[in-house]
Amino acid sequence: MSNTSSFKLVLLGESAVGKSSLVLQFVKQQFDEYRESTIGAAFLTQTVKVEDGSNVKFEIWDTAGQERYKSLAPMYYRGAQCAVVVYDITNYGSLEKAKSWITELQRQADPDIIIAVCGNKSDLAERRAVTSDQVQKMFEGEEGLLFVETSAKSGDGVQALFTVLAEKLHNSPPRQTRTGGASRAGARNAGVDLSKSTSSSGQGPDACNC
Ligand SMILES: Nc1nc2c(ncn2[C@@H]2O[C@H](COP(=O)(O)OP(=O)(O)OP(=O)(O)O)[C@@H](O)[C@H]2O)c(=O)[nH]1
Repeated sequence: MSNTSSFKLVLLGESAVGKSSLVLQFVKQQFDEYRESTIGAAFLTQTVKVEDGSNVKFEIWDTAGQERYKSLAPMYYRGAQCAVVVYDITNYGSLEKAKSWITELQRQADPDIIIAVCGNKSDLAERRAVTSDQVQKMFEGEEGLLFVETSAKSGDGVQALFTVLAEKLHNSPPRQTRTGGASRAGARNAGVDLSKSTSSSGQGPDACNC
């Protein structure tokens, strides 16, 4: 039987950058042109196999990007081992918002959190408003961030993003969390009590809109 480890992942970013769409593409390989904005946050899980044959289970909190939900975010990134901060390549303001989320994570989240900066909607290249030079400049001097571009619509880069994160998480050493939980198992179970959540792998991002 193959070994499975679970990791808490949080998605953050301005409203309408495509966070829920990325999750839908990752979990169900589907895309929906007319997605409703997330209320509060949605929870779902997905498992991927890493190179040595082990399973990495993502416990994903897809947060709502609308400003009125901003104060809820710490509840979702607390205890997270991994964050995907999303911007929309057709909207420069969404990159600035991504930068402010990263600053907040660096100050308030687990110090060892793995952060990916994800430029979504790469299929809309003709409307591109964010270049890789601008991204580089925005995050100059920041260490350890992963940079990717994805299209939740075509699927480009989506599985690759989560696979890279799974490998990184799987290979990261056990550590202390900011909240004091020792070891990877402790960190895994820190924060929200996931056993009380209603969704499971493959149920889709609307499974728990809480
Ligand atoms: N062309 C294109 N449209 C996308 C892509 N990803 C998302 N969209 C569209 O962008 C809109 C917003 O997507 P959502 O996934 O709801 O965005 P969100 O970031 O979860 O928004 P909030 O729930 O408000 O935080 C929807 O109409 C999607 O169909 C993409 O990669 N390409």
